[in-house]
Amino acid sequence: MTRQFHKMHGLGNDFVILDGREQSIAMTTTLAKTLADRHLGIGCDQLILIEPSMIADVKMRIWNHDGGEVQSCGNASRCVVALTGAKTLETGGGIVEGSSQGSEVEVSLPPPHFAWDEVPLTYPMDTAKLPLAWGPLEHPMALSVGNPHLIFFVPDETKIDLEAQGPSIEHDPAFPERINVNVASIHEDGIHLHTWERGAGLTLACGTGACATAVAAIVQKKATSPVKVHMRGGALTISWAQGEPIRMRGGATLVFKGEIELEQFG
Ligand SMILES: N[C@H](CCC[C@H](N)C(=O)O)C(=O)O
Repeated sequence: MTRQFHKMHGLGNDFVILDGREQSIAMTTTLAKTLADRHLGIGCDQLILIEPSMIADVKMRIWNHDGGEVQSCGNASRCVVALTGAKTLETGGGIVEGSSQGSEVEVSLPPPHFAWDEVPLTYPMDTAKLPLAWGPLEHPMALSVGNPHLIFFVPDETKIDLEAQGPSIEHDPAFPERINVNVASIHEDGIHLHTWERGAGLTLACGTGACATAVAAIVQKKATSPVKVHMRGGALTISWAQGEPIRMRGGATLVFKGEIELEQFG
């Protein structure tokens, strides 16, 4: 059966969005991975399935490029709000609130979690094992914004070869659910951030990575709220105070609509 999809992106972090509210779609790891494949499928960083929800306007489910289903996706949250007009999204990371603000979309993620078993961590990561090429390293900060993030503040993130170093950190045994790896530097105009995403690799932008890094910078008094987070695909404005939801504001772009026969993928 032919199903419509929307191809969208948030600052170049791109998504294929399917709507299973009228007619359910049985998404599988294999189907998600194939749809996300840039040769065999449509191609995206994350595959998004919208479903009915009993507790929010819609339910948003997220599969990474590698087919793994995960709890939260900041850039896709903005795209789903823009596409559906939903004001609340049920996600694995909690309820996300959102509204369109002119050409941008603002979403609020639930407050971050810092406890080691909420990130989750199995034990404090042995930074001695970390790649020394990164120069004098402060101890990285690990936190959850619905999904797990590790944040390194470095002198210059453009000098870090995340493609080479990201996978070993993503898969470090300290992180039983793996982790998203963020390297960031502090500047006059805000934070400059590169992210190696769990299950998707280097992306042009990472919404939850921007939120986690902004929270870490505010906690460590390296920045004050609101803070602009600059990534290769563009910038997000993040606002947060202790105990509060994390507000993120930025673009959400519809590139094209299409149709696809899901049965062809088995
Ligand atoms: N790779 C992330 C999911 C997508 C996050 C990112 N695309 C965003 O905008 O937040 C994870 O495995 O937790």
